Amino acid sequence: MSLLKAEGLSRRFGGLLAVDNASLSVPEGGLVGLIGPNGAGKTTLFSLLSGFLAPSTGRVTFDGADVTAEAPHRRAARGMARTFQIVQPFAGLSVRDNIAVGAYLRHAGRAEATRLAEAVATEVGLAPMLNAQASSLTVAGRKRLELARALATEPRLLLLDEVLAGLNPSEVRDIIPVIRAIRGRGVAILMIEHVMQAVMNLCDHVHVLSGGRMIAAGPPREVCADPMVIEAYLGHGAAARIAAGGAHA
Ligand SMILES: Nc1ncnc2c1ncn2[C@@H]1O[C@H](COP(=O)(O)OP(=O)(O)OP(=O)(O)O)[C@@H](O)[C@H]1O
Repeated sequence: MSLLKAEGLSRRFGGLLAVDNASLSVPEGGLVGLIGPNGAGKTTLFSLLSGFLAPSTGRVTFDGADVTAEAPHRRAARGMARTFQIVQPFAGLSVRDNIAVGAYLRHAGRAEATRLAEAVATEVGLAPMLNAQASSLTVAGRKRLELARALATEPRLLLLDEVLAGLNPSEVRDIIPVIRAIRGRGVAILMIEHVMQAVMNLCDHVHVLSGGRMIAAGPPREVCADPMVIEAYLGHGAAARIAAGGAHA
């Protein structure tokens, strides 16, 4: 059964239909990618899935329950956690306390929340930084902290919004096994990602959004060879130019 299911989601901002009748599903324990050109509606779709925005039409179900009208904190309590593209840690707090904020969702006591925060820090490779102020972290460190804060809520589903953006190739290589290990212990993941190396390496299945609409879905290699997807990224006629071997595609 699907852990997360979105059916016919749309969201209008004034005259702009940012998400247009989009559907997708994430199976229990699956790792699914959501790709698409800039402005395609990916982050808006994430906000509809996680409850930060209400859809104009459509339905979201999580573990069989209709959560379309539920607030983000109620979805988090069910086991849905989301990271944000623009990372905003509590700059004046330590890494440990930043992660513990997520842990308080299920653990009222400070000692228990701190213990969980430390375990999560180890999982994402932040253990040596536990006492550091969040503001002192590098971009790569902040991305790991964002991941850790979401993981500390002990989710069944993680929605990752470009956790690899802004990282250099070696930082990307270092974090891919971390994401794979999270999935390996049964956490389902839906990830928005522009870094195709990561999508190819990690995802079982990929959905492609363009102009608010789902234009393709399937295994990563098939999707990336799909002429509709190539055109969405590179413009009209690109697929034909590439097929003809044109060097100027
Ligand atoms: N709150 C808002 N009010 C009005 N328009 C919005 C709002 N949020 C997003 N949009 C518009 O909706 C469209 C989709 O934006 P969105 O951020 O979801 O795309 P995206 O695929 O995540 O892009 P990127 O890859 O660049 O992050 C864009 O045209 C954007 O300008």
